[in-house]
Amino acid sequence: MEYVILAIVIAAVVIGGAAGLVVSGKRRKELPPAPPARTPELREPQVGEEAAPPKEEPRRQVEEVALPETAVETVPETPGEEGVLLVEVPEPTAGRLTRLRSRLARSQNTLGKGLLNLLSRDRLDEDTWEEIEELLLTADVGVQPTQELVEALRTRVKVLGTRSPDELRGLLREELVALIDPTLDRTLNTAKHADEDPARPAVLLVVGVNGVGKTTTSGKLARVLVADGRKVVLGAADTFRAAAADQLQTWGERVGARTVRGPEGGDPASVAFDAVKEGIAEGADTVLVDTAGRLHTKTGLMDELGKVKRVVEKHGPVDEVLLVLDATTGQNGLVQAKVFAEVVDITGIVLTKLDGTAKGGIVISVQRQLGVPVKLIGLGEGADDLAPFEPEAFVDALLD
Ligand SMILES: Nc1nc2c(ncn2[C@@H]2O[C@H](COP(=O)(O)OP(=O)(O)OP(=O)(O)O)[C@@H](O)[C@H]2O)c(=O)[nH]1
Repeated sequence: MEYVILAIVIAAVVIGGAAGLVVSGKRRKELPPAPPARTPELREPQVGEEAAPPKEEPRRQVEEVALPETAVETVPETPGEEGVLLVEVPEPTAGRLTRLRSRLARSQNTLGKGLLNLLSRDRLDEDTWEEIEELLLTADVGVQPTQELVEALRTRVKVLGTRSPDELRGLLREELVALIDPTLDRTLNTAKHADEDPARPAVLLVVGVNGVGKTTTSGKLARVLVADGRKVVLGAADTFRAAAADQLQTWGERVGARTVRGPEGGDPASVAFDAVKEGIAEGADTVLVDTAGRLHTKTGLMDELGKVKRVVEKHGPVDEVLLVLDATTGQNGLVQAKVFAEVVDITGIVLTKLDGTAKGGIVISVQRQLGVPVKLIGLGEGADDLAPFEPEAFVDALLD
């Protein structure tokens, strides 16, 4: 009897196993083929590595890795001309502000529209004038220019009597343009000193605190100059942060401008000097020097920037010292700007990130406080989002 029970149990196990094999075989057929099994590589931990065993992570095939955006924009090598890498042709600078006008209009809408709305009220009483004042102050126009503007508007509105929307718009446009001062010389001195022997490129120093957009601006400016037919050499004098030099070099490579750089932590003044030397040797039109703006102490800054300028001037005078300011930092930015202006003679201001703030009035206050014109404005992170500053086009965008 025991033998009979044992035989039944064995038979049941055999039948069950066979059935299971058939089912799993079917299931396997329905699934996509399994990836080849990967055995984790056994290796000794190296110095500096965590003691934990390496984690098994899915690795991407090379075809799955997205290439950086720049690679898409770069003109490919010409077939048949191996080793010749063509570079990008940046957009011409003429009319850039008009192209970027919608960005300005979007970000500065509250100021322009707000002013027009308030001025169109039936009765312009004290409260309304106060609201106008507040609006201007909120947009960082600054106390003194705000008072001047309100005064001018009050007088002209009174003389005007009844006001049509077109008249108001025209009046406001005139007053805002006057406040920004269209008579200031906003020319960027970038032309080679061809009369000297040897001909010497124009030298531009780009200064400002970290993160305001100095390196980006230097790169964009190189594109502006190349688009205008200039031969450019870049100097990566921000030796404090190696990534800044890499970033600058990438900008340069995209438009075919050579970047002179030094060792990380090296002397910024010597990099700047070498960049100008290279510029002279290459017959470049313009040398753009990106500096580090560590604002630890005024003395430290003065030592570093002052030295860069002095050393570069062994080749000849610097043509422009451009102070880059982040428009989104408002009054704080102005305080920093003043420190820089005390250290080096600023010849022009580049106001970046105007696309990201409604405080466009900073254009007016920064010019007033430093007595230096805004020459360029940054309106986005795109390669061609830097435009020469034009007061009329700027005000038109405010009032759009
Ligand atoms: N939206 C916007 N972003 C900008 C503009 N200009 C620069 N940026 C961004 O600001 C950030 C800082 O720019 P950087 O050029 O690295 O700043 P930096 O002053 O050189 O900083 P350090 O190299 O650390 O000294 C980057 O993410 C830029 O893309 C602009 O006009 N608009």
